[in-house]
Amino acid sequence: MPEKEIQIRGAAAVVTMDGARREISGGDVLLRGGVVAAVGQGLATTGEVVEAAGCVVTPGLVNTHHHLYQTLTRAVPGGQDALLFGWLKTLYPIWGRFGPEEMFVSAQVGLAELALSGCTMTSDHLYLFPNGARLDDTIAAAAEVGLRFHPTRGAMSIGESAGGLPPDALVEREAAILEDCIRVVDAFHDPREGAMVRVGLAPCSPFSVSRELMRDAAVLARDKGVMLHTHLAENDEDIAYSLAQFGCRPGQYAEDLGWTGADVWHAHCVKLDGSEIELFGRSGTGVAHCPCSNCRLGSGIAPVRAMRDAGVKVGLGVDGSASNDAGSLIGEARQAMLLQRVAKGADAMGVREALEIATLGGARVLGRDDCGSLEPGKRADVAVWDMTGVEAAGSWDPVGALLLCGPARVRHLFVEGRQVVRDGAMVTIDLPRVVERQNRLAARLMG
Ligand SMILES: Nc1nc2[nH]c(O)nc2c(=O)[nH]1
Repeated sequence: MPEKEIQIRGAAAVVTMDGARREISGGDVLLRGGVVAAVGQGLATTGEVVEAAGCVVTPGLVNTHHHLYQTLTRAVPGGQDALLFGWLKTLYPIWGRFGPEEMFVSAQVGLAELALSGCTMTSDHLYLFPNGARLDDTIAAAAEVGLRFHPTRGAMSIGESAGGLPPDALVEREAAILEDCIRVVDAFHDPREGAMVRVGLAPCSPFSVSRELMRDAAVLARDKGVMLHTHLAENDEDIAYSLAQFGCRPGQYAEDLGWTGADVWHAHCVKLDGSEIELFGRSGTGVAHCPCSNCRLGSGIAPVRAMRDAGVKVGLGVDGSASNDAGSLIGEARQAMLLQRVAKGADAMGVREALEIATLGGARVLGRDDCGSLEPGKRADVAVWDMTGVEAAGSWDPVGALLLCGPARVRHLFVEGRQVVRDGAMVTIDLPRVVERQNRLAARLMG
């Protein structure tokens, strides 16, 4: 962890997300030893100074749902206009040809895209392991890129022949899944404050794993002290499958199998009804809201306003880049705000609430009390947004302009006090080389 001090100085506004939600005009943020040392005006330093005049400084954004491997299958023609189940059936056979290199390179591309859009901490849901691919491949990618990483060991165990959606060739034996879950938790999970890697367990979705695996994963996660994650109530097909196969709605299914509580977060939840929202609020269960993917797959508008009003913890997710197909987290915050307005009116969600969901909200969903705000002692995860460009020219409120106008990329990004983006470019990896490698792999998959 860098001991050297960095002062981000003289920002147009520092959005702290502290208890009082202070915004400091002409604000400075001092980073030391991987944490925020001070926030205020006119701070002194003997360390490096990063000038932030004309910038908005926010806590790093937090991404609570992704499938990083999918950056290698963006805009696949057969999946461009399909609902969830048809889209998955188009893509499963392509994903079945991936191996360790595809997992590593696609993860680096997705992580770099996230970093450039202000993200300092991301989860990932990897649920297929063809041709020797392992969760380790994505963990190695994240270590090089430098983002705080919450990989989840996903799984599929019910293939088509047993009434599930995926092809039989892509599913794993349940005993082998649980064994590998234990391996990756023991090898990589770090429960300490400031952890750069925390592993979760994540059977893929009710239509691709058994009830037994869901239950066993919940027992194992609690034994190991790690979090649980899956897809839930994503669209009408998902609800129909739950009613037909399990005789109940997804909320009931989750509760029966131990999948509610402060250590659980579910992706999408577009179709949660009033009693399921109440259950999630009461039990402390989190939700990864993925507005662009929900639009792209025609899934619907998640009831985020009702969730927030019921005290449900909500974070943002870009979802996989085969169903977004971008991976811009600041874009997701804007889309979340706009969609609630489409559903509930122009005052249904403001910029500041959307930014709260994108930062503090995501950190809470991932169980990270040490992240999500700029306060002394919190981890030094910071995004610096340049508001002097054409897209925000003429704006009256720099914080409002961040989501109402732009920009789409950060100027600087710090994770644990280390600079990951400088002047709009990645400093940790050679991004043009990674992009070239990714395009070569995509061409091979297409061929
Ligand atoms: N948006 C997505 N939903 C999913 N459900 C499932 O089983 N897999 C996926 C996925 O990759 N994306």
